[in-house]
Amino acid sequence: MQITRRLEFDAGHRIPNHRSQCRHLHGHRYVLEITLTGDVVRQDGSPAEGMVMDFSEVKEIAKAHVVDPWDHAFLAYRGDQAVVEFLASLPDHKTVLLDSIPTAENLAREAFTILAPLYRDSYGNHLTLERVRLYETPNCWADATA
Ligand SMILES: Nc1nc2c(c(=O)[nH]1)N=C([C@H](O)[C@H](O)COP(=O)(O)OP(=O)(O)OP(=O)(O)O)CN2
Ligand SMILES: [Zn+2]
Repeated sequence: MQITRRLEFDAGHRIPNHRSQCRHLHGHRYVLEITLTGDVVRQDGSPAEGMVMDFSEVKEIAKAHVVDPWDHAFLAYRGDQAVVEFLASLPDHKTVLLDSIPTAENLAREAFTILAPLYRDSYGNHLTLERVRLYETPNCWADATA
């Protein structure tokens, strides 16, 4: 069985080598979709009976480890020297430094890497993170899978 939980956050980024407007500092209302597969819990009286995983727990994990750290942050490529130096000059600025350029593809992969071990088998029901889909805009998204 497969389930999906959607969460949203706001963040800034830029794609330093982009040939058009995405090299400018700008932001998005990102949408993160977490898709899990697993067996439906059949244990009588369990709070998760009939579920792959309680949607609120799916949210709790993604919120704690991706959404809260990235929300209202500027997601910057560690190698984007000008921006990294500028952000460092702002007192207490919320900056997340990444090892890759913050494209939708790389952010989806980063979220998948963070989240996969946190969901794995957490209900003892073969729970697996199947896919992280990250929408950068309503029309553009990337899917990270195992
Ligand atoms: N493969 C990718 N291409 C682009 C990415 C990306 O992450 N992966 N990112 C961008 C820009 O950051 C930008 O967010 C996308 O802008 P745009 O193409 O303008 O998307 P819109 O949905 O706003 O486009 P509309 O034409 O207004 O629908 C660029 N490319
Ligand atoms: Zn963008």
